[in-house]
Amino acid sequence: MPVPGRFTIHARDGKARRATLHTAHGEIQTPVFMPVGTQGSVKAVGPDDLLQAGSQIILGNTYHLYLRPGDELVARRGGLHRFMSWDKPILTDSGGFQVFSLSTIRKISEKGVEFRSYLDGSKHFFSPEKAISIQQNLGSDIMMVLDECVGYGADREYTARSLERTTRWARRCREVHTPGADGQLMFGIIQGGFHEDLREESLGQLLEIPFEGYAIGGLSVGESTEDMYRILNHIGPRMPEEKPRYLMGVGTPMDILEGIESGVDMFDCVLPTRNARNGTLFTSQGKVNIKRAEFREDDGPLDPNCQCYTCRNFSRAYLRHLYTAREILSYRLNSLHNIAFFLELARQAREAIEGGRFAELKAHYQGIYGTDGR
Ligand SMILES: Cc1ccc(CCc2c3nc[nH]c3cc3c(=O)[nH]c(N)nc23)cc1
Ligand SMILES: [Zn+2]
Repeated sequence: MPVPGRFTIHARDGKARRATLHTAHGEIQTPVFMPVGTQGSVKAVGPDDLLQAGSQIILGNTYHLYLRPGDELVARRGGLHRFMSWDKPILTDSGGFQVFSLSTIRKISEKGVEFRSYLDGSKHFFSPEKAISIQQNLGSDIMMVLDECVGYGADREYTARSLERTTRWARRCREVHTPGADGQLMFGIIQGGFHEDLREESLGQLLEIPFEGYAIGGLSVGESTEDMYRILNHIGPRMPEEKPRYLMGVGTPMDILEGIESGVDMFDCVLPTRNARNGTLFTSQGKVNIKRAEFREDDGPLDPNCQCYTCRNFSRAYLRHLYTAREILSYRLNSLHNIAFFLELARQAREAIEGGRFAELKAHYQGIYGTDGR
């Protein structure tokens, strides 16, 4: 009987790890890419598409689902898994990041964060306890603590004070949910901005609280690749060796490979679905912008090395036509392919670590996508 939270490392290649994380809805082979399903759906693709593409886990959002349709409603409908017909693992974010990135009016205090709904401007309040209660209603397998993701360029003094509060909030989240209750896991989130010493301070404080995993927050907030990699390379290897490490909101294919090389196990990013909707497609030979005229009469598959539904059934000419005609099918086929690309990248990484060839895999993609893939 698998114990939710058990994390078994099978192989290492430098700092990269090949592991298995056990959850109440099944096991996750890491490194893993997690498609983002903010409002209870991964935009334009269904659960069957995701399964066929090899998705092991998807992400949901406390902020959005609390505001609409309501976490209590989802609970009454049997929880998020049943609501969206996804019976594999789900990770939910705590909503803190979304409040800061989506709500215009908000006030942060020791108690929590007050904000106005992006839907109708109504006033709401998230305490750490409330953020956990919502995630319990949703029934996610991995819950994130309520944290403050300080913006890029926040001054050192504010960043230092903010990480202290984020730790106090993390403690309050842990106090309202016994480890492993209902099979739900809880991850702490490291903040500290772009200061290595503050990052170590945040990590050190969080290590005093028993979490089943630890996330790196506060990155992918508009910083340079250099700044992201500097913090990633510093804190990744310092995180608990025996627990899963999740890098929030990252990133391009090269960012993900950089993260894996720094010892990170789990990744999420909106790039695959967001870029799909503007015609930017990731392939084994680099980025393809499907709206370009050169594809008008191109009968070839989008990516000859891709096994996804889109690449097995449609030509570039057809995908370009759908995009130009703004056909809804364009969003589905483009999103499905991009998700399949990121899932395949993670699968290749798992295989490469097992074979001690991760450095070669990273060099291969560097030759195609450059050093940071932007
Ligand atoms: C559905 C869903 C969407 C998005 C996310 C991750 C959202 C996200 C970040 N995205 C980019 N950078 C990010 C930083 C943080 C962060 O510091 N803390 C939290 N809680 N989330 C972050 C999780 C779940
Ligand atoms: Zn494809």
